[in-house]
Amino acid sequence: MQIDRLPRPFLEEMRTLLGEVEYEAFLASMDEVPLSGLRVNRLKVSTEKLTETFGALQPVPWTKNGFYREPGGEYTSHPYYYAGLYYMQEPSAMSSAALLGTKPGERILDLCAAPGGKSTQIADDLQGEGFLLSNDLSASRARALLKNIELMGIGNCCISCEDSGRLKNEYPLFFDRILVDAPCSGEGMFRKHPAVIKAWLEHGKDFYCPVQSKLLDDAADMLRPGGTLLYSTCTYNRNENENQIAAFLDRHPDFSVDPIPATHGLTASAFLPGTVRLFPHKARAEGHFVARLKKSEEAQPIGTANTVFSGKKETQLLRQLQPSLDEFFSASARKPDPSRLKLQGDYILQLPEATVLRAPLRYLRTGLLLGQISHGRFKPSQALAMYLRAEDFENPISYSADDPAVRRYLRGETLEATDSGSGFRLFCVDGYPLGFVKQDKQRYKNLYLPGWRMQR
Ligand SMILES: C[S@@+](CC[C@H](N)C(=O)[O-])C[C@H]1O[C@@H](n2cnc3c(N)ncnc32)[C@H](O)[C@@H]1O
Repeated sequence: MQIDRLPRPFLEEMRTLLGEVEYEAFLASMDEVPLSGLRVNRLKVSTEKLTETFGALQPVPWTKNGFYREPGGEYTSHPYYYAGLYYMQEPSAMSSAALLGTKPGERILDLCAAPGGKSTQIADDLQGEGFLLSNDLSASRARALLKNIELMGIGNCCISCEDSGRLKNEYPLFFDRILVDAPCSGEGMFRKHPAVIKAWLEHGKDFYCPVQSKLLDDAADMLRPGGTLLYSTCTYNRNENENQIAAFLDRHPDFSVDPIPATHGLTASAFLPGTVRLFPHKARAEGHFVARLKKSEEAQPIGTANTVFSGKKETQLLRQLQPSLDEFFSASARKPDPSRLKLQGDYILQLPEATVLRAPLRYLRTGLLLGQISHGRFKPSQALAMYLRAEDFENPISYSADDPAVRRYLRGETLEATDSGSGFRLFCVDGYPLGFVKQDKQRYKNLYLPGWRMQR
């Protein structure tokens, strides 16, 4: 990028932050090509399998399953992208969820989750067990988050569109781990997305400080005693990073820094021991800050509100619908759990195992959308196709990635059947589901979600 596009006050701040020698190295790094990455979705595929396809990509050092993209690679037009086998993610952004330390079965809140880079990474670590609540205040951004959650085949996530204050009232002391990937001034993204500079000039670098403090305070109330709170930004200035965390620790004496080792390309912060930064002149990364905090075990529980489950009428309706569900899933190895079904109009969802829903909150999605009941028959959703594995469903159809039938399917075309199956079938690329078809003698009727179609 052109250095003269960078605001003078920003450059002065960086000079103070880094000292003269490092500042020169930082300036030089701003002229280098920004980095892009992809993260393998281990809910669907192994890292080894994917590297067979794309060659030996360079691993991102601070996460298990992230890689740098090679320039010119056709990653977003490859059918595997449509199968949700990987997520395109900026390499430094992979550090936050990697350092959160999620374990299968835990309850996790991703408070500022859209468009879902870290939520999909957390879900990968949960391995289908436990409960992930992915929240974002912006409804339009939350819709992009929903698509990514569905594409990655995640079944144990609820998505809410809420202010953290309202969430806090409903989920006191509830979560094992909370990620606050805060809205910030974005200085660390200047090299990759120069458009961010305009917003920085308009708002000033401290614009997001009050909302960051509030998000942290509300997250503190939702974390169980002994739980982990991880705060990250993609900016350099201290007010949004170390100073923000130091002020939080002053307000919350029951929290302490859980030190992050300064290894694998992470740099120890010079201003708050135990927190780390990523710099483009020291690692193959854009700018990033991460602080991990631990809540003391002694914090006092403050009671929990009631959980909302299906009402009487809904339970009755679900019972009536059960035979059509049973018919659809008769040959499936992944049958829905009747005790976790939820009706929303004509739509049937399966709640995550450990779900707790609170009536006053706005949820965009509560678990896995199985499908829709239409004229008394069950019609499977795109999300269900992405969640299933080929072996979970009867008689899948599979083509290799370079067969033109795959791209025709992704464009929404009806295909000629090549065998004599019937009814709903999973259409796969190399054994990875892309969506459903409904076979009618010689034709595969295409049920791929129109909004997800590959452009011609
Ligand atoms: C840095 S981005 C999050 C990126 C996301 N974690 C990911 O990995 O894809 C910050 C997000 O915070 C959201 N946000 C802003 N103010 C918020 C608030 N008060 N509560 C919750 N989310 C908020 C923005 O809509 C934005 O999507």
